[in-house]
Amino acid sequence: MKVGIDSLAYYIPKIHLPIETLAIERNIDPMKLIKGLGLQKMALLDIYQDVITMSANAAHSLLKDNPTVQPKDIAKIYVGTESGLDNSKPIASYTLGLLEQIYGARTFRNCDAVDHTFACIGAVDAMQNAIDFVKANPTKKAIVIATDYAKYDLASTGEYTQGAGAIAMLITANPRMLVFNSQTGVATESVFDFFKPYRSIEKQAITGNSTNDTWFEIQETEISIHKDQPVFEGQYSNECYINRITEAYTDFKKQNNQEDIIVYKDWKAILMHLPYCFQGRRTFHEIVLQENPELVDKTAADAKDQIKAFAKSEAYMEIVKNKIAPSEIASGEVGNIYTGSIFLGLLSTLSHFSDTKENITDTKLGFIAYGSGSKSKVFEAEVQPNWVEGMPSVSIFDALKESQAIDFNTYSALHKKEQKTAVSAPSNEFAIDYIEASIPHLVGARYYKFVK
Ligand SMILES: CC(C)(COP(=O)([O-])OP(=O)([O-])OC[C@H]1O[C@@H](n2cnc3c(N)ncnc32)[C@H](O)[C@@H]1OP(=O)([O-])[O-])[C@@H](O)C(=O)NCCC(=O)NCCSC(=O)C[C@@](C)(O)CC(=O)[O-]
Repeated sequence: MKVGIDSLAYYIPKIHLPIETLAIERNIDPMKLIKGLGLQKMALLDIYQDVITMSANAAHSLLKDNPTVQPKDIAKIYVGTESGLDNSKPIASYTLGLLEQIYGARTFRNCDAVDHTFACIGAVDAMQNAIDFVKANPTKKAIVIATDYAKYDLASTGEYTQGAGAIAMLITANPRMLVFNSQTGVATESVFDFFKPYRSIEKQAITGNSTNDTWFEIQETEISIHKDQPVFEGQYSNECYINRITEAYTDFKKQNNQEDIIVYKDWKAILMHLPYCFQGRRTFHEIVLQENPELVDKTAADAKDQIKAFAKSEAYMEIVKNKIAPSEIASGEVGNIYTGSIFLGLLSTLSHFSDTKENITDTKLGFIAYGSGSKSKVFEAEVQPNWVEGMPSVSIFDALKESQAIDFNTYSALHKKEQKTAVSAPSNEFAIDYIEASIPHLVGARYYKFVK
């Protein structure tokens, strides 16, 4: 049974902060961010937007591009996110409600809706669950949406890796774009490289240290951390990323009985989780060296320098240019969109090949996903003959050209939630209407409207 992505759509907010503006304000050499990390712009949410409007806008765009697909055909709406706005009501339920504003009340009555959360890899989990469902029910279709707002503390090392956006995918049998056939390689380890603990007073059970007599004591600890922004350790998160992706790649080879093959050589393009533009190229050399230990430059002083020398070599730059660079084009203009980053890379790669008119039918794409906390999944897809038909009607590259630059003061006000007026007016999209503050049984309920 061939199952996979039939169509792709996206929603990226229409305002951005140029990375040079941020660099100057923070006394960072702009070349470090531009040449060192590949950053150009950070897409930012305007005051009327959140992860729910982005999710609904991406799903709406997907359905508009596929007018033969009706709400009754959609059996599942699965959302991948790590920016949930409610601990009980999922973004998938909000999204379904917003779509019904367009398609009619209760038109998604029999559609299942749920969110999937595991840092940046939640949308991959959502997609794989949707694929398993369609494999068992080939006449049914699912919509998978990745929606996230990567917001870091001001002046932190994560600040220049912020971004926002959503990607929506239609999952069907006999899809026009990509078929996923191989077994998935997985690697998981429970670590604290990046996480978002809730702000609360927690009563903790503390175990005593008496050797003979195990006892517990309840202790109150105030955890006063802002929920939107993560607690993280940048260089340690990179270490976790490298460890997980190399382990998952090894597992992928084992699961597919390809231990004697250099698997990545068969991949036309490589889609990795890109928390910032150059993360893929700054880590994939570890997999290349794992496959080809003879490429290590033994003239360098120690093992670390030997790896670094290879990462700068012409041979490796050729791999980057051919297999990774197409996925970076959109990332540099948008920033981190957490669960959606790997799919933004996919969209960027396919848009690139659509522009160059290169025939990529029947080629394989390699996916290397990562989510902090931490898990990596490695899997492959085969490009289908009609893949261009499933592409968004408006190229993401054209849409990104229309994005409006904002200044540092506006960025600061948006970040601190002090901005009072919208930077750019909503147009043909869902926007926040209001959040209920007074009716006791509805306090916190979020209401949205479609603005023509
Ligand atoms: C990612 C880090 C750690 C980067 O940390 P950093 O300190 O900004 O950068 P760096 O020192 O690691 O690298 C800077 C690069 O710029 C170069 N450079 C320096 N100066 C110049 C210059 N003048 N001209 C040209 N180049 C220059 C420098 O040489 C170096 O290049 P390289 O070593 O590769 O050759 C930081 O931004 C951070 O803390 N980010 C947030 C966490 C993060 O993104 N971690 C990534 C892995 S974890 C992950 O992906 C999961 C995540 C975060 O998405 C969350 C989730 O799963 O939910």
